[in-house]
Amino acid sequence: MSVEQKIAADLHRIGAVQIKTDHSFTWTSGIKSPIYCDNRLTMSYPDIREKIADAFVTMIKQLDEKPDVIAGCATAGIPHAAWVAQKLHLPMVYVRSSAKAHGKKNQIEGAITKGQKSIVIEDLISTGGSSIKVADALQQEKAEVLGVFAIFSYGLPKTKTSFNEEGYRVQTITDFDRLIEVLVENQTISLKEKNDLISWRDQLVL
Ligand SMILES: O=P(O)(O)OC[C@H]1O[C@H](OP(=O)(O)OP(=O)(O)O)[C@H](O)[C@@H]1O
Ligand SMILES: O=C(O)c1cc(=O)[nH]c(=O)[nH]1
Repeated sequence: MSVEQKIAADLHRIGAVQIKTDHSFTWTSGIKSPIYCDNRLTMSYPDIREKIADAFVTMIKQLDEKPDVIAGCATAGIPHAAWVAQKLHLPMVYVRSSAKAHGKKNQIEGAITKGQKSIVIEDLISTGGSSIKVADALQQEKAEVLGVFAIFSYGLPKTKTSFNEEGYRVQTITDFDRLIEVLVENQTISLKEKNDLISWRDQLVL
């Protein structure tokens, strides 16, 4: 089994994936969805979070350039960024979706300096809006973004284009298509439900 299949199977095994045929999940983007994948649950499973951190480290080591800092997307990307930063013995920051209205009014927490090369770590990409915002915030501080790495992506038609348009490399450990295969193999969904879910994903207009 490949890492992408293993992590998709792990997500299913720990009950991170829920399906509601009435499309009653609301995503952060406002999209009404028949599926929700709660990757936050992975932090409660040391073996799985370690596998995820190792997969991120492998992806980072395959880059031509080495990062100076690991940046977690608040909130669900933060613990994974911390484990990756620890494995690589690198500094870490985390980036809020917007600046705080009180205190130091920071959007980026931790130390980041001009010219540092960063990797953005996110738990999940739907539209990509949240992680692109984080990458933009880092660039505003004149930090370079080497890549946006996430555990999972839905592979929505427009998402890849959004990252390309912004000039951000994006890569995930696993994705919706792998997960759907796992759900069929485990007889959680039928072939018809698989086809319905894929058609739903493919026709989503952002
Ligand atoms: O690609 P997008 O369309 O932006 O959606 C993905 C984002 O949505 C979820 O976060 P949520 O807003 O639920 O907040 P949380 O991380 O604080 O739980 C998830 O953790 C991603 O950050
Ligand atoms: O788009 C989202 O908000 C979203 C989708 C999903 O499956 N899981 C999640 O945590 N957020």
